[in-house]
Amino acid sequence: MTVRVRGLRRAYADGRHVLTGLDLDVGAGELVAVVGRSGCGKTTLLRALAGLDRDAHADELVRPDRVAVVFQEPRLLPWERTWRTVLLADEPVRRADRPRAVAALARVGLADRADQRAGTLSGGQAQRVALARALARDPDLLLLDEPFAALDALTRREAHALLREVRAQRPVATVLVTHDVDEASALADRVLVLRDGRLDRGVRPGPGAAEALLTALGVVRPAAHAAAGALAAQ
Ligand SMILES: Nc1ncnc2c1ncn2[C@@H]1O[C@H](COP(=O)(O)OP(=O)(O)OP(=O)(O)O)[C@@H](O)[C@H]1O
Repeated sequence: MTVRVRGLRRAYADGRHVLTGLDLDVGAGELVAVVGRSGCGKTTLLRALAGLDRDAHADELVRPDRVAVVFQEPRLLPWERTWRTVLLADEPVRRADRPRAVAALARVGLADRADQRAGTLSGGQAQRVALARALARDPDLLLLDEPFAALDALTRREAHALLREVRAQRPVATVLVTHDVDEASALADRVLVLRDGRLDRGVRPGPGAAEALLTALGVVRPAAHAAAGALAAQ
């Protein structure tokens, strides 16, 4: 197991308990998607998994040292050459490391943009660079916080295909947080629902999974009832 979390809790200063004893396992090379309504604590969970939140507490939290995060916004430095933004985690960025950056850009199909200013990339390209930056760290755990939410529908589909390709080259344990049940069912090995501070239900991707997830999230649509059979214990 690459990630094993037991009893993860996080309360904010206003007394709001966002994570209330959450358990999560992610196997080597597995992609687990976490879906939930806006404000349910998805980003809070990812920040805790990334080790970015000192006020999150768990009875047990096992995860690898090399963790990379991709956020909803690409967070590039617009005035920098693209290859340099790929290496932002290494301070200082050294010209000798350029080949490593270009290799990471090649994995997302953007090697030819290495010397372009990051601020002149399209939204979809910028998000691919953000993925390249995460991959350049050769992570053992990849955390994706709604990385495709700001992309238009076509670019998002391309990004999904790219993520599949990248993971086929080297399957890295991945947690994808999203509010998009179709995206979750299309990409994940397992989809978990975050509700009331815990991951309480697992859904197997496949026909009817998206409808089953909507039902689990309390979004009732007439067709959803037929899909209830796709629900399974985590
Ligand atoms: N620093 C903070 N201080 C106080 N409350 C916070 C803080 N960060 C988040 N929250 C609250 O915790 C809850 C969970 O926030 P979080 O960003 O984790 O949700 P989310 O599921 O990622 O939401 P969305 O899908 O809208 O991005 C929200 O009610 C939010 O207002």
